Amino acid sequence: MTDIEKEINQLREELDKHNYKYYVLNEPSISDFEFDQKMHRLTDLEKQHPEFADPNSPTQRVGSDLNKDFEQVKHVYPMLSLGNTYSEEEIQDFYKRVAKQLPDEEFEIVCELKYDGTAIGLTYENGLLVRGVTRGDGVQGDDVTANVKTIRSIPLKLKGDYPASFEIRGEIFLPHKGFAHLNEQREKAGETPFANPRNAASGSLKMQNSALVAKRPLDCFLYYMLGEELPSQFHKENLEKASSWGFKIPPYIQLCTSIKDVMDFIHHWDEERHNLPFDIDGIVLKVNSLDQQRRLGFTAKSPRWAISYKFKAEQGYTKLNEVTFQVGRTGAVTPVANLDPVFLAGTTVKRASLHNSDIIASLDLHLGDMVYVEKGGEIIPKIVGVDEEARSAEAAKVEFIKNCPECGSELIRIKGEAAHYCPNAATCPPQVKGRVEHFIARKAMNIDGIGTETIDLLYKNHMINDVADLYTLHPMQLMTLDRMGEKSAQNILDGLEASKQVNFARVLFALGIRYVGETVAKKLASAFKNIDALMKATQEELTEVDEIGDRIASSVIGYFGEEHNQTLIDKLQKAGLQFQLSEEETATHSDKLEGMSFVVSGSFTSFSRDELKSLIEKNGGKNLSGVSSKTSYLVAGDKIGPSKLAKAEKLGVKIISEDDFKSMIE
Ligand SMILES: NC(=O)c1ccc[n+]([C@@H]2O[C@H](COP(=O)([O-])OP(=O)(O)OC[C@H]3O[C@@H](n4cnc5c(N)ncnc54)[C@H](O)[C@@H]3O)[C@@H](O)[C@H]2O)c1
Ligand SMILES: [Zn+2]
Repeated sequence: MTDIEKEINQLREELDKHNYKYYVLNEPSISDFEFDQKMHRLTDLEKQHPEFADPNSPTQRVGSDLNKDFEQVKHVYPMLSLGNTYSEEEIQDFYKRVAKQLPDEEFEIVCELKYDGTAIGLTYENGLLVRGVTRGDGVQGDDVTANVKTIRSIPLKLKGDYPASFEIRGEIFLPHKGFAHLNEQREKAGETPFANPRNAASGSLKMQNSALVAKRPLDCFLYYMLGEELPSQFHKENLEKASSWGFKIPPYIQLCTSIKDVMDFIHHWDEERHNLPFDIDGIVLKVNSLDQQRRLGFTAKSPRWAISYKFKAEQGYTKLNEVTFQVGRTGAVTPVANLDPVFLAGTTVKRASLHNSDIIASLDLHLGDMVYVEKGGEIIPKIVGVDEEARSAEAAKVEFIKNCPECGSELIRIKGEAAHYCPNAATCPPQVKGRVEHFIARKAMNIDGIGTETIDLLYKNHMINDVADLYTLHPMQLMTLDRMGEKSAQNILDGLEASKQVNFARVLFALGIRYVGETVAKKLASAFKNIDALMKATQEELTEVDEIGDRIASSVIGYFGEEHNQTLIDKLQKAGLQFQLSEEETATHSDKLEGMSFVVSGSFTSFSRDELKSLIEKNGGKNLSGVSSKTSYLVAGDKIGPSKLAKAEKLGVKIISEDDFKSMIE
């Protein structure tokens, strides 16, 4: 493989991962700017090397928010992304391109704000809201109608002269005030606050319980209408009409007839955006005439008649006072910069994350430095630069600590990793408490009634030293704790009792083995079926499981190799937790595909790719990520990756269709 091909593959993989974190988990780990730069780089490379083109590349597809918990609906009109740029020059290029493609014609550009939330398509029949669907993968989206109906600014019934059938698209978002209130409540309840209003809005829209969605102060601006019988052939007029039927159409729209008007609009809002009661991340330009829009058409991913100009994250300039070190649940030590308060993008910033010692070294940080901070996708902003000229001669270099600030153990660094760890997993207080917090969390054992404060008290009073101790708690013991009444104590005990029914996969996740998240835990549970088999598994057996690489495998082996973990599992087993698949879980399993391995590529009509993969596992087969001589079958869907196809042909791997596959498991 050439270096170029390697870089392309790596970028594709990285971008796929970030899309998933952003759209499905609502937990981005890099800033939009960094994401967009990677996307830009990949687009350039693919342009220069058309031989590596792939219709599945993230440059060719809309980042997908599809979620298994919802029913999927095909869009009548594909729901695409927008081309974006951070450069004013490219906005001028866009304007010139449109002018060139519409020779001797006048055209108007509608400038709008780019609301930072999550896209929604609403279908109305005879004046009634019948469906609300997310963008999904652009072709089909998640049906979130029940949740959409709880948003007050979305009309359920229209008034006036609306067409019999049409779709209107817009952005569901959370205004600042609602966001602040929501996070306040979450923090009080001991839940993790949302990183930003966008994540909060898209997370809220994907909740399973509409009654809870109704409590989130979501709002919705509509920005585009589609249908066979629209009131006007101009985009802006359609929005004005929609407003008269009862839709919330934002007032920040301007018709522009010159590039100067467009630029003025951009400059105005680059300043003014800080006074808005909600987040925007840029400006959208759209050609006003629908006829011209049709003639300009679309690329695979976005319309040629629109573009977005994105604002760069705002930078703050302030003084670094101190660096403190926090120890997390896995023992990872995170350095945190304590700053002079600085106002940045709507909030006062006092702390910034420094991630690890490499970052401190690459910034060459000194105490008292004047630094530049920026907010990315995360709550905690980061230091992006240092003003070296402002440094005093006697300023001391920031040194990473050698010993754990909580227990004094000497820190270690695992080869190939950036983080420092405190190795004292067994008794380092934040690690012990952190593991209990993780264990009881909703997605893990889901034990009600215990919060961070209770864990603190239990630990301080020597009632728990590990998660298994939770199951030995007595009501009388609990009631000796501060502010713990009989009812709350009983509540905790009931929660613990109920957790004994939690399935094996979640128990595995709850153990908090490094790198074993929810998905990995599910894969391990269904591959090994019980804890004994998993504890005996070798590196090789582990990495044979789909999506389990060496890093995860070593972590699992390391975990079960520790004597105190073996004792812990033993205690938890005796307490009655589920350490094997239930009969019901095994009953849905067959061994029809025993000993066979599959690579799945492309898209399918009867199921999503994930569903297909899970069917393979349930029937005893194995999923592989790439085609190799070990692959038994390549299940080929629509738009299959050409490189996978070519490789399968070369190696003589059997290529089967969706229907062939179905008949194998019948
Ligand atoms: N940080 C990360 O890890 C990460 C990962 C994936 C995507 N992203 C960010 O998301 C962007 C891609 O997301 P995208 O494909 O949704 O594109 P986009 O957000 O850049 O633009 C398309 C979206 O803009 C929204 N929009 C808001 N106001 C609008 C208006 N007035 N008219 C039309 N549309 C409007 C719509 O929801 C539409 O779906 C990337 O550029 C990146 O910045 C970040
Ligand atoms: Zn420690």
